[in-house]
Amino acid sequence: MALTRLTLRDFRNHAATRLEDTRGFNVLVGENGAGKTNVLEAISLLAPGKGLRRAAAAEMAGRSGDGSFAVTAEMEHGDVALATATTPAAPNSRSVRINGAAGPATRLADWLSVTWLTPAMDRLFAESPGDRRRFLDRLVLALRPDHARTATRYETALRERNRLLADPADPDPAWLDALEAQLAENGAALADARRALVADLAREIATQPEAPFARPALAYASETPADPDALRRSLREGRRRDRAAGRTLTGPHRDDLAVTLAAKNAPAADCSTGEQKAMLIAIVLAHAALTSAERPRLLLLDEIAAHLDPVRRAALYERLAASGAQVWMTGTELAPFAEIESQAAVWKVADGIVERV
Ligand SMILES: Nc1ncnc2c1ncn2[C@@H]1O[C@H](COP(=O)(O)OP(=O)(O)OP(=O)(O)O)[C@@H](O)[C@H]1O
Repeated sequence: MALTRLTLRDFRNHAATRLEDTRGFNVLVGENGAGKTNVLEAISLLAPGKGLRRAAAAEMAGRSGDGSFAVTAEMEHGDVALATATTPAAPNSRSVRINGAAGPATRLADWLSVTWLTPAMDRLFAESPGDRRRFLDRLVLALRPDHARTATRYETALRERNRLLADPADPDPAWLDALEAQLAENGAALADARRALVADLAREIATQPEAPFARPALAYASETPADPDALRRSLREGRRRDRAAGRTLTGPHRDDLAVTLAAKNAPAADCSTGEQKAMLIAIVLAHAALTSAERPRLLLLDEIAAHLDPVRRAALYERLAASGAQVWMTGTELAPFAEIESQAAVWKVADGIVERV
């Protein structure tokens, strides 16, 4: 399955962009600020969640348009059309239509799987655990659409518990009990889904060749009890401590994705930029292998060739070709894509206009 046509209307600097025959490799080439990443961002909106830049809808609407935008994707096999749009009346909302019918964004994951790597993620291993949790949740979400609901319920209960704990008045114990029951049920499920994904990814990565890519060793670093009853007990016992801290100190919102470079036994954060990028690529490729081939698997790789030497770049293209994923890559020059140019659709992007080369 593949996405075969993409249209953007009034999306950032793309007034009316249409890309046809997009199966396989797609390479977007253009100067800085031309609108290449904007195309990837538009595609990322076809995944549940906030998209590649986590931007508000109003920010993405083209400045020369009427404040609304639309992104439509067509897939082979019938007339599946996904559109996401925002209107001036509701500037920060997105509406999603699948086959013409309005539906929740979480249903998008039933139709296609979209993952991405951007230059902003080059520091993922070195930066805050929150970014890594978000990355992990996004990968879980692409495989298990119900993960979004679990995460939302958990976050809502967590915010409310933190609010109660920060209140100078003594919190109502029955209300705390109810919130902790919610936190325990959804928190254990959240941690469990992440743990299971990390184990699946690690198994998949072990089947990938070691060279020339850095093979990452993954672990879910967690003190969250796997059993909901144990998590609930731990929350209840931690009330006094959490009240003093002003926030909840137990649960999957404190967990982390621990990554090391297997060959050197070095924490990923201490590795070179190229090595870190290679590890991220290994994770994303493993994820694509876990995703059902019945749905289009889209990999958005923004400026991916930038930090890779020619040997790694060639290996990357080989693995991408073998992955069966539909790949979108960007660059300011065509030269780094020479090895795959013959199999790729090359798109020239200039000032929000996209043309097939
Ligand atoms: N809401 C908007 N309306 C119109 N134009 C916008 C909007 N948001 C961003 N832009 C424009 O989009 C352009 C940036 O596009 P994009 O980030 O896709 O560039 P790029 O081709 O990926 O460049 P680089 O190679 O530097 O990463 C800028 O010119 C910016 O002014």
